[in-house]
Order: sequence, then structure tokens, then C-alpha cells
Amino acid sequence: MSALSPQPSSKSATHTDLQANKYIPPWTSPYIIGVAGFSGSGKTTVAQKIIEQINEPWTVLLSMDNFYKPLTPEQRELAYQNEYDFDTPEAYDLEGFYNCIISLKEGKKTQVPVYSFALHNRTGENISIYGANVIIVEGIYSLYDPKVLALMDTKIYVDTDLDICYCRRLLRDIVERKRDIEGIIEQWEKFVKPSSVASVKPTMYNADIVIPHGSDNTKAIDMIIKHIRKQLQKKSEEHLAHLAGLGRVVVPLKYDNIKVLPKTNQLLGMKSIILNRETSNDDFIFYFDRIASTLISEALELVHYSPAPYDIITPSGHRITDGVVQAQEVVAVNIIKSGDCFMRSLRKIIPEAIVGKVLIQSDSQTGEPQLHTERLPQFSPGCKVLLFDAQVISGAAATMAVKVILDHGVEESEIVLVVYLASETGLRRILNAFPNVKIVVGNLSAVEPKEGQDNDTDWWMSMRFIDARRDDGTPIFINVETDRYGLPTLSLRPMAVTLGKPDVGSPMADEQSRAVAMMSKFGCGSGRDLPISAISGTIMRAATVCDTNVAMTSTIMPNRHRTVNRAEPSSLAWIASAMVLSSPETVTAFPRARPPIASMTIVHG
Ligand SMILES: Nc1ncnc2c1ncn2[C@@H]1O[C@H](COP(=O)(O)OP(=O)(O)O)[C@@H](O)[C@H]1O
Ligand SMILES: Nc1ccn([C@@H]2O[C@H](COP(=O)(O)O)[C@@H](O)[C@H]2O)c(=O)n1
Repeated sequence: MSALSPQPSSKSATHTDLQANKYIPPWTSPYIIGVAGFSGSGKTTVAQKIIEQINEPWTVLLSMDNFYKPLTPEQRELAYQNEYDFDTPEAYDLEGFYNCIISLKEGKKTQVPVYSFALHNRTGENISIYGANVIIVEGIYSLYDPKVLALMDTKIYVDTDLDICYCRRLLRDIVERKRDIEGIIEQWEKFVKPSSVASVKPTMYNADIVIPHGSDNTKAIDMIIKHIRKQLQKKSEEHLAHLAGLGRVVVPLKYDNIKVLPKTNQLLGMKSIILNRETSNDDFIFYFDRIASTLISEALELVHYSPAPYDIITPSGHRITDGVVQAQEVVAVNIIKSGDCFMRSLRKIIPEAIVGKVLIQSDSQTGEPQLHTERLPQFSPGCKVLLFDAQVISGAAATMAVKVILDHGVEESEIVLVVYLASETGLRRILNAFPNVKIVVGNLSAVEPKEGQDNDTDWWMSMRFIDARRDDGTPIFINVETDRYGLPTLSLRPMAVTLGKPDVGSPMADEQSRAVAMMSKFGCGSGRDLPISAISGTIMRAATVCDTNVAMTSTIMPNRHRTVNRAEPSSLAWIASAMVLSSPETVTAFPRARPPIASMTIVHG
């Protein structure tokens, strides 16, 4: 289904929006906020308040302290005697600080040195930052360097009385930085106070916003948060509009890069089994695993092999000279959690496979996909990456996941997306952004719309909601999910949705109108008062498979359901935002026949 924009069908493929032909993720233009002020003025406290209240995934607080220059042993000795000046701009590695912000601004994975106030030095460790949507840079000289100022979207100066700063610093340095009181006073009088007045205070004129009285000034902080929220909303709308553009037909979808499993009798037979309500839980898992294995085997056909550098001697002594060996390392990446349903089969085929994970979830209101976390291994040069997702509908999450993998140094042509169910729109969106990615898919939506199916949306909805009504006609939301043991399972929830009006002027308005039309068509029309964006969220979240609990919608078995008792925030947020309401009397427990399998190894990068 298209979640992001109205899609012309393949027949009317005339649009040539070449600008759309590249994916720009939100982290290549992070929103950068600078917070300056005297030592002890409350910069960190204000920054933390902003982080709490804007509640954006991947907000990074970057302290300028990490960029103090490394000291020589002599300088460290001076520092221990409070004779070293840490309050002059020269004490900072301003170039390193600038390079770090530039690198983050360009969306690159960036190493930030860890600083120790106890050692007066860098610890030698680094923190790796990648994928930040918002970066708050805090430090006495964060509004000092014109080059850094040019990179900032909002510049804040926390203006607190110097005497108050002194008192707070005294307390903090004794408790947190393990300093003695005499040393703190000495350092204050000699270095901190003079530099504060002479060098820090003038940077106030570089600020867009000055907060008098620091973190106590809730009114000023609220205003700042409103301003930042507005800017972030604009940014998110641009991202969504950009993703929508990628779904438009630039050129007709090229099938050279897409391998759809042929509808052989064997495959159709397995699908018939898993769709049959009489099928046992064990058989359901067994046959799903078999389909997953077929998909993985297809993907592995794309792995490079080369002639064996040795002759093979068989047990009966024959020499074989044309053996081949795998010439490429294979790494798996899951879009969690739906991609997990492939892992059992992957383990059988490549037991030693390294598995990385990305968590991409869509915003409950706008449907914008957001990168929440990534745990990826170090990809060796030239390796093949199999990217797993249960379904690709809008393609937004998969597009984002591909970008994350590319940012980690993998060649575009070496990425193979393995997906059970996909819409043409979603695949087009991915290939418009990344034309060299390969895709192996189990079930692809009709290329030409069928009679009565005007687009991918209808196809997707019918696949998803097939057979999904109670006797009284109430629609029921059914999903095959990956459960906490990594096994495919089903959930079943009744739906109640209120249809509202699209948000006028929003880039999603057309999409929302379509969502309303679609939902009414499928019998959803009554329920609670909700803004339309929440309904759109239902469609979008499910569509982009950003919800971690959604998987394999086409393998629907109405008799297989289980108690919805999860407490994962993502699940709760999803249920709330999507207004897919659980009602205990219709959700029954499904006894698990198998013991849990061992959990997967996650390799940290
Ligand atoms: N409004 C406030 N009232 C009382 N204490 C505060 C206030 N704001 C910050 N502090 C405390 O003052 C100390 C310095 O604050 P911090 O935010 O770390 O300042 P900075 O980052 O500017 O050096 C911390 O111990 C913090 O808890
Ligand atoms: N080894 C160090 C390094 C820095 N300082 C002091 O920290 C102050 C800056 O940090 P804030 O969080 O207070 O903004 C700065 O005034 C330095 O004097 C230090 O004491 N020891």
C-alpha cells in the first residue's frame, strides 16, 4: 500500500520527478542547537530539559568538554595544582570540535572522545554517534567559533548571575568532579571568573535566544521548546514529502533487480497450508520457515562464488578440479522486529551468520519513519548484506534501513532485501532511491491493478484484512507477528476507528483522504473521536512496517490468536495511536506448543 502519497498506477507512469531520485534521511540534516553560558550557569540542565520535552528519537547531547586538548604530563601536573587555564578558548581543540559537528551534520558515523575531569584528560575511549536527528551542543564556548555558529539552527545563551554560577560550581565540583574547596576557589579567581567576563559573556551576542535565570526560567524554556518543535515539524514534513516523491514513478519499475518467487505448486501448496484454519501451530511455523528458507536460498544465489583454489578429492579418491567456494562474507540485518521471523531459517542455512539490527519506527501521528537504534557489525569490505523485513508496503522503513547500511560502508549493489510481502509502490520507492539494491520477494502486489483494485492500497488492505471480520461484521485487525521467542505467531484485535477530516495543508492530506476512504470501504466508521492523523497513523505505521510487532500480514489465520499482553512501549504506542483496540473477550490465548529457541547473537559495531 502507498502510505506516503497518491500513486499513479504503472499505466500512467508519466511523472519524472528526478529530484526525488535520492533518499535524504533526517540525520543528514540534524537540527543543531547550541547552548552557551558561564560554567555552572545551567547549560546542561537546560539542554536536558529540552531533550526531555521535545522527545525526539536520537537526540544527542554533545558537550564541548570532550574537546579539551590532550595535556602533556607537565600540563597535567599544573592542572592538579589548579594552575592550568581551562577557561581560555585555546584550551579547546576548536578544529576537532568543528570537524565533529560537520561530520554529524553530514550524517556520518562520528567518534567523540570521552573526557575525564578526574584525569584532566581524554580517557582514550570514544563514543560513536550516528543517526542523530537533533544535536544539542553545550559548552562555555559553544557560541564562540564563527564556523561552528554557521552550522547551528538555534543558538541559546543561558544568562545566570556569575555569583550564582560560582555557588553551583562549588557544590558540583566537590560532589561530581571530586575537587577540593580551596582548589575550586583558586581556579575560579585565577581563571574562571576573568575568562567568563572577558571571553564567555560576549558570546551572548551570537545567541538567537537569551535565557535569563537559567533553568529556573520555565517560561523561556517553554518558548524555546515550542520554537524547536515547530522547526522539527517542518523538517519532518519535508522528510515525508521527500519520501512521497520517491514513490512517484520516475521510470517504470525495473524488474532486473527484483526476484519474485515463482508461483510453483510447491509454494502455493505451502501457502495453502499456512492459510488453513485447520493447520496446527507447529505446522504453521514449519511451513512458514520453509517459505523463509526458499527466500533466503534465492538471496544466497546472489552471493559471489569463485573457483576453488584447490582440487577436491572425493572419499573414493576421485579428483574434482572445478569446485567452487563462497567468495563473499554474508551478513544479515533485521529490521526489528518483523525481520526476526526469518532468523530461524537463516540459522539453519548459515548457522554462523552475523546478525545486525535496526529499529525503525514511525511517528504515531505523522507516520514518519524514524531511526531509533542500530546495532550493526563492522561490515568487511565487499561483504553481502541480506536485509530482512516481513513486509514492504510504503517502503519507507526499508529505504531508511538501506541508507543506514550504506552509511556503514556497504556497497549498494551488495545489499539484498529479503521480504515476504511487498507492494509495487514500496519497491519503487526503494529502487528510486537506491537503484542497485537487489530484492527477493515472496509475494508482490499486482503490477497492473485488477478489476476493482484501484491501487496497491486496496491490494494490501485486502491481503491484510482477508477473512478478518467477526460475525457481526466488525472488522478485526490480524497480524502474523514475531513473538518473543522469535517464532511467527498471530494476533487478533477488533478495530474501532473514527473517521475525521484530513489536516489541511499537510503533505499527508491526500494520503489521509485516501486512508479515510479506504477505512470506510473496509467497514471502519465508528469509534472514538480521534484526529485524522491518528487514523492515518494506523495505516502508515502498519504500512511502513515501522511498528516492531507487525509481520507477514498475508499469512493470516483467524483461528490463531493470542493474548495481547505485551508491555513494550512500541506496542502500547502503536495500539493507542492506531486505535486498534484490544477487547479482552475477543482475544484469546493461544497455547504455545514449542519451547523457546535460543536468542540470536547481536554483534555490536
Ligand atoms: N535552577 C537551578 N537551581 C539550582 N541548581 C541548579 C539549577 N540549574 C542547575 N543547577 C545545578 O547547578 C550545577 C551546574 O549546572 P549545570 O547544568 O551542570 O551547569 P553548566 O552545564 O552550565 O556548567 C549542577 O549541579 C546543577 O544541578
Ligand atoms: N580538566 C578540567 C577541564 C575543565 N574544567 C572546568 O570546566 C568548566 C567547563 O565545564 P562546565 O560544565 O562547567 O561548563 C570550565 O570552566 C573549566 O574551568 C576543569 O575544572 N577541569
